[in-house]
Amino acid sequence: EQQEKWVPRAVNMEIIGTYAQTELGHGTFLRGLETTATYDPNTEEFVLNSPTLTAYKWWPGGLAHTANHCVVVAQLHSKGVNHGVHPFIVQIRDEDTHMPLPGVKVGEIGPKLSFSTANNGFLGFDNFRVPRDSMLMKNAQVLKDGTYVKSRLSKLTYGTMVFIRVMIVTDMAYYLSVGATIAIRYSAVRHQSKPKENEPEPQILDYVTQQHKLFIALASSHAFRVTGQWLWTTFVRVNKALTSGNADTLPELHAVACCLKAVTTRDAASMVEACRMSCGGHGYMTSSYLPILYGITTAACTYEGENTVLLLQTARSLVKAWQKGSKGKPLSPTEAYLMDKSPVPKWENTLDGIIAGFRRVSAGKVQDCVSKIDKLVKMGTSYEDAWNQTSVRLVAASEAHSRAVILATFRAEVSRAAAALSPPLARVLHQLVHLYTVYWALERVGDLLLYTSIAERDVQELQQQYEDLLQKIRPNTVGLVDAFDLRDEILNSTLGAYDGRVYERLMEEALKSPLNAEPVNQSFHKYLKPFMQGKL
Ligand SMILES: CCCCCCCC/C=C\CCCCCC(=O)SCCNC(=O)CCNC(=O)[C@H](O)C(C)(C)COP(=O)(O)OP(=O)(O)OC[C@H]1O[C@@H](n2cnc3c(N)ncnc32)[C@H](O)[C@@H]1OP(=O)(O)O
Ligand SMILES: Cc1cc2nc3c(=O)[nH]c(=O)nc-3n(C[C@H](O)[C@H](O)[C@H](O)COP(=O)(O)OP(=O)(O)OC[C@H]3O[C@@H](n4cnc5c(N)ncnc54)[C@H](O)[C@@H]3O)c2cc1C
Repeated sequence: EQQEKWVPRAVNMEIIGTYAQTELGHGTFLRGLETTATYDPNTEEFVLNSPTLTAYKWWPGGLAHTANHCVVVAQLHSKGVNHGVHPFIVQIRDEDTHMPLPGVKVGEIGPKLSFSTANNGFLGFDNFRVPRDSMLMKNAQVLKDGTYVKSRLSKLTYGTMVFIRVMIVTDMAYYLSVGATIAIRYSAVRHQSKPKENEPEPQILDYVTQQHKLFIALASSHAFRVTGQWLWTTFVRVNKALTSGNADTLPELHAVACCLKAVTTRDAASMVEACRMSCGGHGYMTSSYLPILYGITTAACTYEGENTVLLLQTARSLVKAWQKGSKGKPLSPTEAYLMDKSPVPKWENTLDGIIAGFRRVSAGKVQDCVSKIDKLVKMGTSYEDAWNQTSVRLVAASEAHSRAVILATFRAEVSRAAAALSPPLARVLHQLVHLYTVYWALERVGDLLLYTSIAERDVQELQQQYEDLLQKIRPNTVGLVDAFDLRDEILNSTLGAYDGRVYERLMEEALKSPLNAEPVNQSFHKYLKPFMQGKL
């Protein structure tokens, strides 16, 4: 019924909405949100209030001057009892005049690192009344007399966030394809230095260090696209089960969505930054689009769940799985490897060997965390303090778990798809899987030395494998980014345009600057000249 009322109007854009959950005082700790929705059975309305400055909603995208409705997450009070945070759909502006409604204080939060078009806003309520059916009642309900009907699973309220986290993984694949396209195309056009006096300046793409900076971004885009597809399929399956009342698989989805969102956003932000830096000064130009792209990707490390907080959510699941598995109980498919108690096998420098190695690292780290927590608790430390003192290791265990999931998924999905591909295309995709896997083995070699039987000669061989792969991938690099098929209008980059006219585009963009409208800018007459004449 509520969906019939709101969804059609939202689809045809009569309703422009946003998700107003975060407040000035709380973004992570949702149970600490201060906005209140108090039920008045006499009028069958909720009264929304922002009791403090820190209760003001702060950050919601589009809230400042665009949205006329929003989903407000507030502490629901009825019959004198606080039932915790619940979502409400609330009109905040007049649909004709767009004026804020009486009792609503709304505005712009000010300049940010990037996302300048996101119109993030603040929102406060002063005894603002909304009808009872404003409470989104799919999970919990408040009856006309104020009786609260509990949801069968309180965490279903948090479902929106799981959905967005799942989507963000695929988003990161896209952003990395943009960064890789810009930086690799530029690296094919840019010539610099003279390593060989009797030869012309080479393309910077031929420097192996440049390949090391860029090819991982290209490979990660494919790894995250494939993992994002797997995660979406998992989300659809879990959501279908939830619809029929079965929430058994939700905890696993929450845990894997948290760590994949955290790891893919962190990797995307750092690899886009590497793309920017690999383009030298021109990568620092706004017209290259790389600084804007960095601003967009680094924001994702914060929004939809701050990365550390999410990695700790996954760690919470891994520790619980370890404790469950140690009692012989079955574990979820993504966490089942934690109970592999077989002896550490002889190391193999193969994809399967490396994937197995990362699973050993993750299981080893989780076991170390459980042991440390148990030891601290036995010494009289509270569980919460023991958790906090172990949290650096818990985050590392989560990251290792996430990497094992990505490596295994990337390899399995490309192997599955390869059968339907032409041999040359299959070969190139396998090279990207190989590069991605060996790159991370070398990045985390310390962990592999701690938890597997990898030896020095294996590491040397992996380094050589990696350098050989850079050489093999080089001839196909421009073709691989062209295959992302990103139009110039989408790339929006002087460095990444398909025609490679970098220098002409840089100059064309520069000449558009208002500061170039006249040869002597007014600042000379207002400031420089008086200063030079000692008059300032
Ligand atoms: C349509 C395409 C979209 C694509 C997106 C592209 C992006 C476009 C550009 C910009 C958009 C920007 C959007 C950004 C919007 C936002 O940022 S909205 C606000 C996001 N905010 C958060 O994510 C808040 C993060 N905090 C939390 O989730 C929770 O506070 C917490 C989980 C960290 C802690 O909550 P608490 O109640 O204290 O839980 P715990 O005690 O830790 O755990 C309790 C149990 O509940 C389970 N659980 C927690 N969360 C969930 C969940 N989401 N789903 C399922 N289960 C959950 C948790 O595992 C615990 O279970 P156990 O007790 O069994 O261990
Ligand atoms: C670009 C952008 C768009 C956004 N859009 C929206 C939106 O549309 N709607 C919306 O509701 N919100 C939105 N947000 C807000 C966003 O969801 C929050 O900023 C995010 O959830 C983090 O919360 P916080 O800012 O309170 O950070 P905090 O939680 O205060 O984090 C600060 C530090 O504290 C640490 N920390 C916090 N809790 C713990 C813990 N339990 N254990 C260990 N460390 C901890 C964090 O790791 C972090 O290092 C947006 C934010 C950004 C940047």
